[in-house]
Amino acid sequence: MDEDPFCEVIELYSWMSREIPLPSEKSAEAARRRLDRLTKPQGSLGRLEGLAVELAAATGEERPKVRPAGVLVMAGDHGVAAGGVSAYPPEVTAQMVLNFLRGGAAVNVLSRVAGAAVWVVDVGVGVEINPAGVGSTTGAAGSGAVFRVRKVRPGTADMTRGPAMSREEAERALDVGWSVAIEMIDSGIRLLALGEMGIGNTTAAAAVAAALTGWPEGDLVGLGTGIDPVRRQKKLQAVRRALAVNRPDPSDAVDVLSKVGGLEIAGLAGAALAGAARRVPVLMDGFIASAAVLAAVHIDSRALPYMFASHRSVEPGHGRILRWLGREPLFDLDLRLGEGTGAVLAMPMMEAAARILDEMATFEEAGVSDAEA
Ligand SMILES: O=C(O)c1ccc[n+]([C@@H]2O[C@H](COP(=O)([O-])O)[C@@H](O)[C@H]2O)c1
Ligand SMILES: Cc1cc2nc[nH]c2cc1C
Repeated sequence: MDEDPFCEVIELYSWMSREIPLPSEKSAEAARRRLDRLTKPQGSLGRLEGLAVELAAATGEERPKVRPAGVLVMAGDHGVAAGGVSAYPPEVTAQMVLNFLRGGAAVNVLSRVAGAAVWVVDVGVGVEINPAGVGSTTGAAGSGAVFRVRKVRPGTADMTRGPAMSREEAERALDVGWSVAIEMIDSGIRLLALGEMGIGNTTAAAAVAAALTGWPEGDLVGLGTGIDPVRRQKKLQAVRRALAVNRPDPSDAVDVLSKVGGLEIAGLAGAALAGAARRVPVLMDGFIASAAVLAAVHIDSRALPYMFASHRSVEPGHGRILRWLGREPLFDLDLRLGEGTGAVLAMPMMEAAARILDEMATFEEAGVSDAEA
């Protein structure tokens, strides 16, 4: 039978038909009331108390649980990297993925410290990755990582000459992030950290943030992996050219991601939406992961209350994005690594906020005298 030429099959991905609930004001209020009955002067745990209330609102639980925790590291390559915008060559992306699988990268070490599982996804690395010979990849603390190959395409095209990818490819990358995040959550993960690996991706993240917000490119282009001022000028020109050539539509975040984004950036946007849809708190890492969250909340602003900032990276655009999101970072350690390292470092603080609500005694229980009226 001939195919009907007028019957186009349009694939609908789960992230497109997502439902994101409102945060629970009831749980937030119950958490506030409980915090005020715990054995400490009112408000004395400072921002940890606000964090505990936000976790209660996000999870819908008066005593939220944020364990087990996992970090999702999405990896992809960038056509623009051929233009000399990074301090390192593009092959480092694939080499670092193998390092993640062997358990030798910073994110592996910090995840062992935090007791978090590492999940690595090849959503767009330029070459095929052969994990044979890297040993155990189970993801449990102490070993390497869980690995998923969900390559949408082997790296983006050079965005200074045309779109980084097609709209359909961006949608598929969003789907990869969404579905792996759902797999993590179905396996029990209750705190989802977002990390990435992709030589050239600070150029793409700067272009995405500039396109969505209209902020001057010069405020968003930093030194990435450690470029000199001459290379930074080249990088700035690359961002400006990419925006001029592609004219991404600021009211359409998928258009922005496809034209000047990256496969791992789109993937992380999908993962952020999945966390929100499942009421699992999402921990942002540095500049790139936060640019992905910026895109996610442009796709669906209901996701915002589920997004948590870990640290403020050295990249100048990061603080701007966090301010736009209304998210105060928990710390600033001058990190500029990515991989999810800052987000993983913040996990014990998230757990501390949650466990204060769960484990501290009340004045009544401990027989401690409360403040005088
Ligand atoms: O997270 C950050 O803020 C951050 C800042 C600078 C660099 N990075 C990492 O470095 C890579 C991108 O840097 P570049 O110079 O190649 O664009 C990529 O793999 C990121 O994970 C990450
Ligand atoms: C070695 C190296 C490790 C990284 N991890 C995240 N981005 C990175 C960039 C480089 C160059």
